[in-house]
Amino acid sequence: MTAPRLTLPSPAKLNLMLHILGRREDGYHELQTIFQFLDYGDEITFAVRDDGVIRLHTEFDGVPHDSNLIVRAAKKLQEQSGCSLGIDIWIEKILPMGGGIGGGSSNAATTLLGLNHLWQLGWNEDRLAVLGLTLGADVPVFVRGHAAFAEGVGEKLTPVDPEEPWYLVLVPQVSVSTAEIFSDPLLTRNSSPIKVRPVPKGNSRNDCLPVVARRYPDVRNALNLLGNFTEAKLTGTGSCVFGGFPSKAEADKVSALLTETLTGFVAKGSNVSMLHRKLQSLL
Ligand SMILES: C[C@](O)(CO)[C@H](O)COP(=O)(O)OP(=O)(O)OC[C@H]1O[C@@H](n2ccc(N)nc2=O)[C@H](O)[C@@H]1O
Ligand SMILES: Nc1ncnc2c1ncn2[C@@H]1O[C@H](COP(=O)(O)OP(=O)(O)OP(=O)(O)O)[C@@H](O)[C@H]1O
Repeated sequence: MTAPRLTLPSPAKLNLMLHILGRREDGYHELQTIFQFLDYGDEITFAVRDDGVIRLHTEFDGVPHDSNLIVRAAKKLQEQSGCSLGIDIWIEKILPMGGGIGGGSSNAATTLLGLNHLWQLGWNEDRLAVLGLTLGADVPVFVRGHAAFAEGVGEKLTPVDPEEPWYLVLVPQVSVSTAEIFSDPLLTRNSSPIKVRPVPKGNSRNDCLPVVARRYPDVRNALNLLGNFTEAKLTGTGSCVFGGFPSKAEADKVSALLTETLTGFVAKGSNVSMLHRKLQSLL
């Protein structure tokens, strides 16, 4: 008998602002950022196995099976929970890698939440978020599933409810390494902490932008192009660039001007991740 399958979304995130406050002794940076989700992402399919084997059946260019965040998340959860079950996994990958829209972190979180459900572990979100943080700074927000003001290295989360516009996200054909940007000597790391909540308007800058734009002409071009139509912003350490529009039609109109050399997609901003909406519907 074939095991039942469960398919779950793995949405992208945007950083609506990103300020770097300083660098810790371990090299990680203290940030303040606002995360919002997009109704756009990968789809991961899971089927339980009873022999304990964890297997991702979809191949990734340049990412060996055991280094994939999906496999690493599944193995950590299996080890820490002592679960004897295994899992077959397939992914429909549409999120660009190294795009600053959190694809890998989101995949890890979808795996943690999906396996918690399928293996019937009964872990709460706090425990899953702690495990998630060991996989990446962005994993906890995807585990929680609510738009958030984040501090620390991105793990101290306060839920927020910014506007939910339609976004046009431009995807320059370059993959930016987060570690490379955070180790650039020209990165400014001295933004003053914002102490007022909600974050006052006028704080939407991304401190990574000058360094990323300097290193990557394709990102610079994307910012210039989108800047003709709306405020153009960088998400995370790039490479993706985004801008908000009041309606899908307006975002589509600008998207229609894109050429083969610079692609993009239109998606709705969402304060509740589509993963959590789907999981809620299963209960
Ligand atoms: C820039 C953001 O995308 C904003 O959402 C995230 O903070 C990055 O999160 P992430 O991709 O999950 O990052 P990780 O995989 O934990 O770290 C990748 C590398 O980025 C650097 N890094 C990351 C996060 C952080 N707060 N400070 C850092 O200095 C570290 O060199 C680390 O080795
Ligand atoms: N399941 C996965 N999906 C994407 N990348 C993965 C995955 N597993 C491992 N990786 C590795 O992680 C790197 C970063 O991928 P990711 O797509 O999360 O970048 P990103 O969008 O810039 O993330 P962030 O915004 O969190 O910095 C990839 O270049 C790849 O080597």
